[in-house]
Amino acid sequence: MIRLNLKKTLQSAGGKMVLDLQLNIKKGEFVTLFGESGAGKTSTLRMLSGLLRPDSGTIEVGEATWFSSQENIDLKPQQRKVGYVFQDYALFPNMNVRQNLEYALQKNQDSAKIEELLEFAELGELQQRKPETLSGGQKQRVALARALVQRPEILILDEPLSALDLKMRIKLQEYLLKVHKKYKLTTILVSHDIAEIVKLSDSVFELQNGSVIKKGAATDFFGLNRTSAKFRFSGEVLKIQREDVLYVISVLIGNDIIRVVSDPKEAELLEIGDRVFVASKAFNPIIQKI
Ligand SMILES: Nc1ncnc2c1ncn2[C@@H]1O[C@H](COP(=O)(O)OP(=O)(O)OP(=O)(O)O)[C@@H](O)[C@H]1O
Repeated sequence: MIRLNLKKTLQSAGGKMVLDLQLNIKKGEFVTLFGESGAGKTSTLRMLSGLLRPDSGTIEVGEATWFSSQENIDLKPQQRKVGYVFQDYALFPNMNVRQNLEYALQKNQDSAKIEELLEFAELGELQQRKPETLSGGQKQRVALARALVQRPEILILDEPLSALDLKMRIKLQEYLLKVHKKYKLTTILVSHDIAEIVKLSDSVFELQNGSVIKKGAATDFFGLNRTSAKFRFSGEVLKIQREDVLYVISVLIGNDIIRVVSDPKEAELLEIGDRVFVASKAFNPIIQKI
């Protein structure tokens, strides 16, 4: 079990925000931190990995204490078994793929791990290339492989796929699941993409203003158990138009905009930017290759 019990005063745009967090994550789980911008997701992960010092509290990982303000324990980032993958890859631009991985090795450490990771991440043929010559998806595979060099127990993925197009996202989602299982990791993801969260995570924690306001299994969390729809997509509300007694809601799903008729009761709950499900159970969906 990973137990976080942390307090940290942060400086948000609107003034001070106190992050006050109790979070228990089971070993081996794939969990997602979800919540609006500025809720404290990245700060939580930076505290877990030792990049940001909490004001007070404890971080316990299994039997070990990584941080305790009372006992004056504060392990350095390199002493914590955490691999960190950032949204913007954070690769060293002057090093090639292999050197980016080798940089993560500690002195006198066996380099066999590098070969294994190059192969697993299908980077063998790219190993002499500099990051600037790689696609976003390739860069993110390098960043992931680099995060695994130190054989972490915990893998932190801070919006790792949000800069990629949909096709690459889907491919790398599969890859993230493979990594999580193969290396028996506890994985903590930050994502805003509901489809991605449901596909990857066992459980979800929602943060708001520095606290956990909701937690649950991924499928229960978004109310997927509430309806037994025949098909269902998640998307974002782009436009809400009133037409006579009904409303027409434009929803962005992937790269497509669809228009859905809604009754006023439902429409009045919606705002532009809301995440919604579009579902149907009244007729059979048709599938057609495009
Ligand atoms: N080192 C720091 N010291 C003080 N305040 C900070 C520090 N780092 C971040 N903050 C502030 O804390 C708040 C929470 O930031 P954080 O990056 O944790 O949010 P988030 O939930 O990850 O948001 P996003 O989804 O936009 O990445 C922000 O208002 C930010 O400006």
